[in-house]
This record gives sequence, C-alpha cells and structure tokens, in this order.
Amino acid sequence: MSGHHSRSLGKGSAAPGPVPAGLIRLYSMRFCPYAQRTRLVLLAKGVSHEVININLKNKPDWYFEKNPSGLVPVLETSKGQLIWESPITCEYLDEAFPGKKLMPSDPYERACQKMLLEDFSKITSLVFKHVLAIKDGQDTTAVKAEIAEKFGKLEEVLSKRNTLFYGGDSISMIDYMIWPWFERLEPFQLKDSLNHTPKLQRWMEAMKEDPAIKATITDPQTFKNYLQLYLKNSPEACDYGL
Ligand SMILES: N[C@@H](CCC(=O)N[C@@H](CSCC(=O)c1ccc([N+](=O)[O-])cc1)C(=O)NCC(=O)O)C(=O)O
Repeated sequence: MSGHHSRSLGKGSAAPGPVPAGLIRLYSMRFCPYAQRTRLVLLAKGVSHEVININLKNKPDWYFEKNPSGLVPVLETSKGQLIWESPITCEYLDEAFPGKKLMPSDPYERACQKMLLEDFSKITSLVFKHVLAIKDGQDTTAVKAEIAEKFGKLEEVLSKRNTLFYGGDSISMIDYMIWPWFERLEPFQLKDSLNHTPKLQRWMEAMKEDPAIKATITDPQTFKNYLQLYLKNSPEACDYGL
C-alpha cells in the first residue's frame, strides 16, 4: 500500500501498465478532498491498493483515457475497469471488498446518508466560493454567514439523532464523505464558522481519533501553501512539500 505521498505524474510521463492482480489502483492528488474520500475508504477497509498521483495542473494526455473529465479520484481494477466520482468509488469499494461495511444495511438509513451527502455538496461549493473571495480580496461576510447556517443544520442532525457520528455511535460512510472539508476549515480561514456548533466540534474531535483519518491528515500550513500554488495554477502545486 504505497504511493499516497509519491510525486505526481504530469504531461509527457509514460502511462502506467495494467494493475497487478490482487491490487486496486487509485488515481489521486495528495491535497484533493474528493480523492481523500476514496483514500479514507481504502484505508478504513484495509483494501490492498496502490496510488498514482496526477499533476492536475499539467495532466498527462493518457489520463483522459482513465476519466474523460480529467478529474481525480479514479479507481482502476486489475480487469481494467474504471470507476470515477468520489461517492461512487467509495460505494464500489464498500460493496466489492470484504470487511467492515461502511454503508448501513437498512434502506432508510442508506437513504438518509445519501440525502445528507447531496445536501453537503452545497457546502463544498460555498467553501470554494469563500476561498475564491479571499483570493480576490472580496468581502466574505455573506458567504461566511451562509456556511455557518449550513453548519447549524448539520448540528441539528446530530442533535436529533443524539449520536456521536452521522450514522450512529460508530463511524460510517457519511462521516468519511464529509470529513475532508472539515479538515480544511482552518487553512481555509473558516474555523470560526463552528463557534456555535458544539456537537459538530465534538464530532471533529472523535473523527481525529480514527486510524484512517489519522493516516490522511495534513497540517494546516501545508494546505495553505498548497492552495496558494493551486490558485496560481502552478504546476508545482500538486507536489508541494515533496
Ligand atoms: N464530483 C467529483 C469532483 C472531483 C474533483 O473536482 N476533483 C478535482 C480535484 S480537487 C481540487 C482541489 O484541490 C481543491 C482545491 C480547493 C478547494 N476549495 O477551495 O474548496 C477545493 C478543491 C480535480 O480533479 N480537478 C482537476 C481539474 O479541475 O481539471 C468527485 O466527487 O469525484
């Protein structure tokens, strides 16, 4: 299980060969929150895998044969099957591999996780909007208020369920799906959006104890430095710190 921290492949690099039997391959980028979802599920389930990082600011031509949209994450199996879109990669791993099931077996509970995830996509776009507003020196008051309002809704979910995690008292798929954005609140200057959500804060502390979370955590300063390069479209962004 290597490669999470390897240098990325960029334009002109040779395409990797077929995936060895007994392994699954993830095309990733070290700082991507979507690819982190898939990395978390691979680690949580103990799936034997390799990681190939892609230079998203200088993509190899062959990468579009793996995913026509050119986005990470993508999974590739030893049969040459390709799977993209982070929630789909995670559900695939949960279904295709043995070990702890991260999705609940109850159909209503599964629906709840999917509804929460759908709603969470609004938060990811607001977070990105906030990042861009800071970069452009714009006033962030309105977008910050919108984010705090959404976090208030997430707080209510925990209050109503009265559980530590979003799917119950142990970690499940939805927790891993939303975590990457919480890890980035500090470097994205959004930490104070959690001031009025004590249950969400408690959830974050509990998440930090999980071995898969621990294995993928990045310090805030590294994220900040990466983000600066990424927003300048620097081809060095994806390999920052290596
Ligand atoms: N639905 C897809 C979305 C996947 C996606 O968009 N991936 C980005 C990589 S993530 C880019 C990134 O590092 C970043 C930086 C800052 C922020 N933010 O400020 O919020 C968010 C993400 C990408 O490949 N991009 C390649 C490309 O755009 O060509 C899924 O669920 O799989």
